[in-house]
Amino acid sequence: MKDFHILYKSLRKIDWRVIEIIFKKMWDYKYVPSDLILKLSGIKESELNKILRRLSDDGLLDNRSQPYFGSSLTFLGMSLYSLRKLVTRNKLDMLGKKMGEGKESVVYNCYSEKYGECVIKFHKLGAHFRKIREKRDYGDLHLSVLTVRSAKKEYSALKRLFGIINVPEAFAWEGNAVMMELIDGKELFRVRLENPEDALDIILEDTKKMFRAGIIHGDLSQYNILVSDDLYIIDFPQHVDLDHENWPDILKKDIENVLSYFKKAYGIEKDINSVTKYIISE
Ligand SMILES: Nc1ncnc2c1ncn2[C@@H]1O[C@H](COP(=O)(O)OP(=O)(O)OP(=O)(O)O)[C@@H](O)[C@H]1O
Ligand SMILES: [Mg+2]
Ligand SMILES: [Mg+2]
Repeated sequence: MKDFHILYKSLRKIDWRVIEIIFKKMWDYKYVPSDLILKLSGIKESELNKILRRLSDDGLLDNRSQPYFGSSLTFLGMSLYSLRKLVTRNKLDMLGKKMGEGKESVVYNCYSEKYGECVIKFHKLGAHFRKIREKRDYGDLHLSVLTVRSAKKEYSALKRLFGIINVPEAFAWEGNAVMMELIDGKELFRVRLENPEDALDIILEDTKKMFRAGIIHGDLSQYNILVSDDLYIIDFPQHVDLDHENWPDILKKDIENVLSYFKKAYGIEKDINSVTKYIISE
C-alpha cells in the first residue's frame, strides 16, 4: 500500500470530486453506479473511466462491473477522503508519522495550528460489525459505511466523557477519522506502576463515572489505558449505552479484564461481584 502522504498529494481536484460523490452516495448504494457519478460530476465519460481505473489501481476504490458498473471506497480511499475534509475545514495542517496499526485502526501523529500536536485515528472496521451484518436492513451497505459509524461513535463517546474522566480531547470527526489530543504515554501493559493499588482505584472510579454518564467501554483492558502523569482511557468505538440489552455482561467483562490484569501483574485481588456492585451503585 502506497503511503498516505504520496497518494494524497497525487490527487487532483477532479479526483476529489469523484471520491466525494462516492462518499455521499455510499449510503444509498453499496457500489455507487458509474452512471450516477457521470451525471453528478459532469466529467466526460472517457475521462471518468480513466479516473475510476486509476483510483482503483492506487487502491482507493473498489470497482465492480456486475450487475452494473459501480465503485465504493476502500479503507485507503475513505481515509484520504477524511483527511481532505479535515484539511479543508482547517482542522488539520500536517499528517505526521504512523504511530501504530491495529486490526481495527491506523493511528497517525498530526499537527494542527489550532490544536498543536495531535493524533488521527482512521477506523478500519465497523464496531459490532458482525451484529450489524446480521440485521437485514444493514445487509446492503458497504463495509466502508460502518467505519464511518465507528468513528462517529468514538467521537461522540470522547465528547461525552471529556471533563468527566481522563480521555483524549476530541477535536474533529470526518468520515472514518477522529482527530484527538495526543496523550504522551504508554499503554498500561508496557509500564511497571509504582503504586498499582492507586491506579486500579482510579480505573474503577473512572468505570463508575462512565457508567453514571451512561457509557460502558466494552473493550476496557491494559491495552486501552494509557499511562502518562495520569491515566487515560482510550478506544471507544464499541462502547454501549445502558439501553443495550447486554450491558450487564459487557460491564462485567470490562471489570473482569481489569481485575485479572492487576492480579496477574501486581498480585492485587479484588472480588468482582463487590466491585461490580460498587460501580453500579448510586
Ligand atoms: N490519543 C492518543 N494518544 C496517544 N496514543 C494513542 C491515542 N489514541 C491511540 N493511541 C495509540 O494507538 C493505539 C491504537 O489505538 P486504539 O486502541 O484506539 O485503536 P484500536 O485499533 O482499536 O486498537 P486495537 O486494535 O488494539 O483494539 C493505542 O494502543 C495507542 O498506542
Ligand atoms: Mg485498542
Ligand atoms: Mg479497539
